[in-house]
Amino acid sequence: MDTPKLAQKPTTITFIGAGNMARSLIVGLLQDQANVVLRVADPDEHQLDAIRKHWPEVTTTTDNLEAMQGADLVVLAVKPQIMRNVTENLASHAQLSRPLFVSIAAGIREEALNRWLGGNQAIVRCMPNTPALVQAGATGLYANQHVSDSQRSAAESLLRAVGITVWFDDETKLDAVTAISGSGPAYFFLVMEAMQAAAEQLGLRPEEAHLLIVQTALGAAKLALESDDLPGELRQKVTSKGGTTEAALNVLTTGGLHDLFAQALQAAASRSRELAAANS
Ligand SMILES: NC(=O)C1=CN([C@@H]2O[C@H](COP(=O)(O)OP(=O)(O)OC[C@H]3O[C@@H](n4cnc5c(N)ncnc54)[C@H](O)[C@@H]3O)[C@@H](O)[C@H]2O)C=CC1
Ligand SMILES: O=C(O)[C@@H]1CCC=N1
Repeated sequence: MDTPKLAQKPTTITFIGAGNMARSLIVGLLQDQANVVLRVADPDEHQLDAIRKHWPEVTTTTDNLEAMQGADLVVLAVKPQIMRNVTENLASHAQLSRPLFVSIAAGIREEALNRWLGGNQAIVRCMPNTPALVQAGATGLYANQHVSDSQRSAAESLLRAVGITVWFDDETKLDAVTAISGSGPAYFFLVMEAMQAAAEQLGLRPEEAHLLIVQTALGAAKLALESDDLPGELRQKVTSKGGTTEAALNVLTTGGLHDLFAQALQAAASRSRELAAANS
């Protein structure tokens, strides 16, 4: 006779803040059928109503400390400007219960979070992006020295529920991650907007242009992800000698596209460093 397996204790995850990013993580965890108990705290009842409506199994409260009682993992999902106030109010409880904190806030260093939480806290800092809303996110993560292997796995499972993850040993790399994948969806959306305007000038109806552009972006990303070829090789395969693609690419490269991207990403990374300095 088989010995019955002991059911593993579920991980209790508390979200501080019930906004867009928190909701995308909740969707991912529930779709993954992860062995978790979920709680959410937010002072805004409208935000909590949205959670109650879609996911009645998630416990909701306006009291951050109440939500944190007994939690294994606390996701800090509030805006960076209020993070200090929120974490300082959690500090006395954090010192007793010592959960893993996972911060998704842009531009707030682990050192500042740890100090505001009273010190010696296990903290994973990460930079997700908005495609997490459709479980196609990309997240860079960094763990401080207080994070155990099992806590690292718990943070990994949380973010893997909404996309791919890449760990970094050096926290300063998260400034580059912010510039590339954190802000990155906006660059692709800007290209889509520019293509939309150009397509309409060429005589396509808005809805026709939108469908063709969005599907082309999806197809290009899927091909780049699944093919053994690098993007440069895939580009060459589209580009016939003396053809239409070459005509377009000549305009973009002589217009300085590579240089513009280098400057843009430098500006984003440098802004990320400035925000971290201002929030320390
Ligand atoms: N939007 C983006 O592209 C990305 C955002 N992030 C980070 O994710 C974090 C959350 O962003 P969003 O979800 O977009 O913001 P959001 O504005 O949708 O959600 C923030 C939530 O915090 C709640 N809140 C306010 N005061 C609170 C308090 N004292 N205690 C608990 N909750 C409180 C608000 O009511 C709101 O529901 C930010 O720190 C942001 O930097 C990270 C990567 C990408
Ligand atoms: O624009 C910002 O500052 C945040 C960080 C990455 C995406 N949004």
